[in-house]
Amino acid sequence: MIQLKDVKKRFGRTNDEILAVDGVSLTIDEGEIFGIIGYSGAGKSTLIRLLNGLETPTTGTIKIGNREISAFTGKELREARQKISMIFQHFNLLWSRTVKQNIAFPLEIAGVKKADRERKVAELIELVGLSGREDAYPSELSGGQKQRVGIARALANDPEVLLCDEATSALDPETTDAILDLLTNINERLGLTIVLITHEMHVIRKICHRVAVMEAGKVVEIGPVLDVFQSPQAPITKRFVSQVTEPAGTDQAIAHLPGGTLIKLVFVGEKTEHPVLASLIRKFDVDVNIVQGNISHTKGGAYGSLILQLLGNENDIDTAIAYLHELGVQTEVIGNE
Ligand SMILES: Nc1ncnc2c1ncn2[C@@H]1O[C@H](COP(=O)(O)OP(=O)(O)OP(=O)(O)O)[C@@H](O)[C@H]1O
Repeated sequence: MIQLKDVKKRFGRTNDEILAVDGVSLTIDEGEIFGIIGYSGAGKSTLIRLLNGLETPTTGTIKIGNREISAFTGKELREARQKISMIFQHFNLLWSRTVKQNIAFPLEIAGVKKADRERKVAELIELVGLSGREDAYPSELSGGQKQRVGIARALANDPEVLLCDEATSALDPETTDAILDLLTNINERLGLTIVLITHEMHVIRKICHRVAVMEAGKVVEIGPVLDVFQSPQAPITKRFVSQVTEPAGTDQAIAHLPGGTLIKLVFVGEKTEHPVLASLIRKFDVDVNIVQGNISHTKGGAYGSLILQLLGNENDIDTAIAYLHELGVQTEVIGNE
């Protein structure tokens, strides 16, 4: 378990201070994939660097397992850091070393014997799907393959925690998904705790159990991913959720609709399968136009949203909306003319 208590990190001098992390308290469970999302400058990188002891908090404490990493220095810190690995946006591979030699590097530093090193490297190459590329150099690999090397290297010392710093931000969408699948697979097979930072809600949706949203150094929202999708509270969280749930151009599409009442329905879990729309049309004297529909799958279940235009008299529309509430479908009126 990772526990942060009122962690603050201040940079700069008295007159020119930046509070990069401003009073963050949170707990990350063992075996969890925990995502931290925020725009540039929100404090994500600083927070992740605090987790692996690259920065020390100005105030507050950070515990990983029962070790208070924020109080460690020197040898104690170096040892603790062997159990906290990291992968990076730009991979940080050694260009003059082959795939095999890159993965072996942390084992060499830890003083592992050659025969054990070779066995471990072979196992890791298989785990990350790089069999056949052992002797290639990083310059001969695709972006996705480079990140697979990064992941194998990060796992070499059997870490307790894997930190991912925008690990898929330099990759195309298909490769991103393949790397996210690999991280999920590793989390499930090894029970490894994964903490990732990103500015992409797609990454959070696809693999995280829980998410914390950061803005100006603070965690403004935290919870299971499905809950956050279903009812985002902070304005910034709403913007992130709409990255996934509302295709580009939705606002313009809505703006150009003449008349009627616009409603947004949110379905969670099995209700996505419920034939709500059919019964709405059957039961009420309203015309229903589908403006936009979308289903997103999270680790906690499916989340669907549907924007509808209802045309008819006010009374019928109100009764139809009341019926949706009765069915337990989250319904919000987003426009009325
Ligand atoms: N070593 C440092 N010295 C001074 N200011 C810093 C330092 N590191 C970060 N900052 C400042 O702290 C704030 C948070 O930066 P941080 O890099 O943690 O944000 P971020 O959310 O990771 O953004 P990005 O994705 O752009 O890296 C920024 O205002 C940044 O300029």
